[in-house]
Amino acid sequence: MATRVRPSSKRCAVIGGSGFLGRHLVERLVDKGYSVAVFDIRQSYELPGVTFHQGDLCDKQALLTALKDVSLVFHCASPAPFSDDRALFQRVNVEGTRTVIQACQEAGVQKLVLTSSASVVFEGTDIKNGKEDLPYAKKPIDYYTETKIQQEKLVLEACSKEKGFFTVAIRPHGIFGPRDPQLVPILVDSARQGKMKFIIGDGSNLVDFTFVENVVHGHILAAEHLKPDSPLCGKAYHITNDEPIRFWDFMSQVLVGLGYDAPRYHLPYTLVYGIALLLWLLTVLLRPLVTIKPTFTPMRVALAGTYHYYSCARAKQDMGYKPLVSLQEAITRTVASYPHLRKGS
Ligand SMILES: NC(=O)C1=CN([C@@H]2O[C@H](COP(=O)(O)OP(=O)(O)OC[C@H]3O[C@@H](n4cnc5c(N)ncnc54)[C@H](OP(=O)(O)O)[C@@H]3O)[C@@H](O)[C@H]2O)C=CC1
Ligand SMILES: CC(C)=CCC[C@@H](C)[C@H]1CC[C@H]2C3=C(CC[C@]12C)[C@@]1(C)CCC(=O)C[C@@H]1CC3
Repeated sequence: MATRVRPSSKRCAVIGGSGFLGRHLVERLVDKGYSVAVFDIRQSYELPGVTFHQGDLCDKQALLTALKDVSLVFHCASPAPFSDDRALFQRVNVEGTRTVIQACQEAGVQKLVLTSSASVVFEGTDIKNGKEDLPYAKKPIDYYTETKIQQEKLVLEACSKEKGFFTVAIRPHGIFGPRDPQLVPILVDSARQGKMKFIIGDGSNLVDFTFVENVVHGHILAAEHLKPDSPLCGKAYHITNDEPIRFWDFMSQVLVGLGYDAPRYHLPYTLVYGIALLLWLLTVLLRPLVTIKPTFTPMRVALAGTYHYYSCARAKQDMGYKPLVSLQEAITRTVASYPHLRKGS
């Protein structure tokens, strides 16, 4: 059943509100009548009903200014996953999140909704219909994911009825949609370089790609259902499109929609993974002399060649979640939003 939110609780903050997901979240919150304070290291737009606070989330004083009179905080800031900067991930995702929790508690914030990631349980091998009770990855696929695990643990452990501070973590997977700076641009860049001719493996591996508006819907539902004694307190929730799709069908639909050819030729998974591993070793050995950024990293090959889709049954049960936009509609809207990436443009 939908929960009515009292007007007094309609002031919130979005840490990372200038980013891809953050901005979609802010826009929806404003539509729903929230007044929003954005805290981000950069300001990328202006919007009525939104105040911007530019700063680093590791700076508690700067956070405290942004969190004044705020009862609900969404934390969706992170360095970009492919930046490969271990110290930066540790500083922002782990130490920074500790600071966010302290600042929330000092400012009297009641609810903290963290954007985690479904990848916190992924080790590079198949996950089919994974539930939230899967153990955290012992060998996470990269530093980014390693710090997302630590971040999620910190936020969920901070949930305290005694302190009146309630936390929940949303675990989306493969977010895509208009203005995404990663997925579609990387894909088109690879196609333009002639690298999208091959399918890694037999192409049957199912994966979740989740439309950004559905991810936003999951965050807002979580915030509105998070209260004392609700089952959400201190828990993690998968939010997906609930329509796993073959990884290579998704890639092909986006590519063909933008005027490029779909990948056609199959390469054995173990061969490509082996080559990616060798290339990675080479980049590590040559790092003192030269910086190489290969397209085929072991992590990307694993993401492209294995099953990784998750159940969102817990979110359906505890917060009435249901995707608002179907996968086909989402792909159509996403393709239409990138006219500048069409072939020949
Ligand atoms: N995109 C996806 O497919 C998935 C994303 N997620 C999670 O969702 C969240 C949002 O991701 P997405 O929107 O794609 O990422 P973006 O990079 O688009 O947004 C993150 C925002 O946080 C800002 N930021 C980074 N460091 C700091 C800092 N120290 N202080 C304040 N702000 C900072 C970024 O600024 P700048 O750009 O300058 O670094 C950016 O504006 C992240 O937590 C991510 O881990 C989880 C699963 C999948
Ligand atoms: C579901 C999920 C976690 C999606 C994340 C998206 C990215 C990991 C992908 C977006 C574009 C993809 C891509 C490749 C790997 C995975 C992505 C980076 C390749 C590098 C795989 C090997 C190729 O043939 C080229 C691909 C380019 C696009």
